[in-house]
Amino acid sequence: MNERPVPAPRGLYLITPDEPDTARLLQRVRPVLGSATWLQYRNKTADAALRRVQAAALRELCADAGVPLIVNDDAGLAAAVGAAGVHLGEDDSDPAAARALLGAEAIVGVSCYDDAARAGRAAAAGASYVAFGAFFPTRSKSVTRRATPALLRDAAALGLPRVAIGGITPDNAGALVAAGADLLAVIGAVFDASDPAAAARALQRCFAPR
Ligand SMILES: Cc1ncc(COP(=O)(O)OP(=O)(O)O)c(N)n1
Ligand SMILES: Cc1ncsc1CCOP(=O)(O)O
Ligand SMILES: [Mg+2]
Repeated sequence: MNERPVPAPRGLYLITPDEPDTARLLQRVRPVLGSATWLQYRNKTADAALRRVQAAALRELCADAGVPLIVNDDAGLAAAVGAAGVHLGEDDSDPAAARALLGAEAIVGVSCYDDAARAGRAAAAGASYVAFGAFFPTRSKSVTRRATPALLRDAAALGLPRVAIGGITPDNAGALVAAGADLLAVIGAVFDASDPAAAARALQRCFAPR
């Protein structure tokens, strides 16, 4: 048998900003998608109907670009648009239920904040990756918990990809990659940048080939 291991994902995990205009959302995502390893659709201000329209439009864009699409919060929406997976936090549904709905191949990511024990439980429940944060001050979400690079280092023992999130920029990302982050989840440093495509490239470059 000639089984090759599937390479672990590594690089920029881009997350969409709260953009109410779907055409504008696609216009903003298109120029940066080529530098993304994964894209997460996150819109905390849209209603269910708009989220359905936007997720479906992004699914098509991502399929053309060969970039896996992950839907924030809502496994049902991920299933409905044929996304690659879902990201779940403490206020969202259970990772095991999402796994049952989306299937064994789906990406089911779990927010672990600053909590190593929560990451262990997520791994046991079948998570595909664990996410820690916020590492730095962020304007994209009101956060109360601050993660440290040591969490990333210690989570290596779980054997799952480790995602870092929260205020990450090309200037502060190096320490997180050095501590073992496989993916850098970013909103503002790309979508609020004066040159989003250059910012996305700079973040992707933080991952020198191993
Ligand atoms: C990759 C990644 N990590 C963390 C989060 C945050 O999830 P959650 O705590 O559920 O908060 P909201 O994003 O739903 O506001 C994320 N979305 N993605
Ligand atoms: C969704 C989320 N969860 C923790 S921080 C954060 C926001 C990340 O956005 P930014 O990259 O702009 O700090
Ligand atoms: Mg959530």
